[in-house]
Amino acid sequence: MIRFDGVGKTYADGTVAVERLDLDVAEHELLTLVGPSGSGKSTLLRMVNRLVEPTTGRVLVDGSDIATQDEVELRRGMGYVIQHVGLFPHRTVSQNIATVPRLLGWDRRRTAARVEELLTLVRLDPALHGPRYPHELSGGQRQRVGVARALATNPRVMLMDEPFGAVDPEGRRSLQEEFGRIHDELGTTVLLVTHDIDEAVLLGDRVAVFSQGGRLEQVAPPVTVLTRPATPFVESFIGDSRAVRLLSLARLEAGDLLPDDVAATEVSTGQVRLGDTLEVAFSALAGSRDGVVRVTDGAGSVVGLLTPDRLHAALRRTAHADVGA
Ligand SMILES: Nc1ncnc2c1ncn2[C@@H]1O[C@H](COP(=O)(O)OP(=O)(O)OP(=O)(O)O)[C@@H](O)[C@H]1O
Repeated sequence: MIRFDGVGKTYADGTVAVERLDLDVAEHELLTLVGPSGSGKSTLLRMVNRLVEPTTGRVLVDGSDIATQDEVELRRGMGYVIQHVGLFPHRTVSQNIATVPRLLGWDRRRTAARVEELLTLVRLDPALHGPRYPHELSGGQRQRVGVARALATNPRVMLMDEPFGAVDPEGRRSLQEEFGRIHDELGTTVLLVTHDIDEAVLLGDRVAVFSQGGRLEQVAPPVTVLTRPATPFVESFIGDSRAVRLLSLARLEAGDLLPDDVAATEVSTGQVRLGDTLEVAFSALAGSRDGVVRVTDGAGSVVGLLTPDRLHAALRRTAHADVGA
């Protein structure tokens, strides 16, 4: 869907923001771009909607070189979300979301229906939040409106630059999870810039790790990046808490559990289900009296027991899984 073909950017003052880069982003993929400040992530993103022009190479979208396309048309076909949303302060939430549909000449009914649909999608109440002005919303709600506005015309590509960066950590996590759900639902191709490795591994189908000078150090699925960092840079960027990060990614499977042959009725049941993250399993174990929890399936039937040993084994299974590159 998006191809960086030998793309590089050197600014007029000689700063090399992006080194020669070859990278393909598949249709429906959510690719996270992660790296320290100044590693060229925003520059790279902005080359896709031509806010920045590359000094070498080409960017292809859907097989066509975007340098030959009309900039305004190109941008209308792409959602763009930035850290401080950039909502129009004197327009209501609904009017903000309706901006591009109106520009495209949609009639009132179609636009209103779309606005309502999008507000519901990002879990805001159309009747309550639609008529409000941006300053009457929380930071997290404003980001949701930013996402809704970017999705308004159902773009095939979404460019997101630190979209959740200005939201407090708790609100951030729920926004991330909801955005993950929205992405699964819509299948939009997304490039998402972040400097937060946790966000990158939580959301990305693949994660691209950049170092200074826009050098691509590794691009791989999240678990691969965490378990097999390709370079010393990636290893140090991930830091010491890889196990914790894996906990939030890996999910409990039936094979991880012990058979439920414990007669005790004391064992806590129902807090953990197959398919939950190991993080959820860990919290339940930590809160259990005997260090054992009964795990249920979607229908509520008990499928086995989880102990600290079994949790550890599940973590190792994930770490050693052949996840490809
Ligand atoms: N217009 C510009 N002129 C000159 N240098 C620039 C310009 N824009 C960015 N740079 C430089 O290019 C490099 C990459 O910047 P960029 O904003 O792409 O990095 P980033 O990884 O997105 O950083 P951050 O996480 O801090 O936003 C930096 O050294 C930056 O100072």
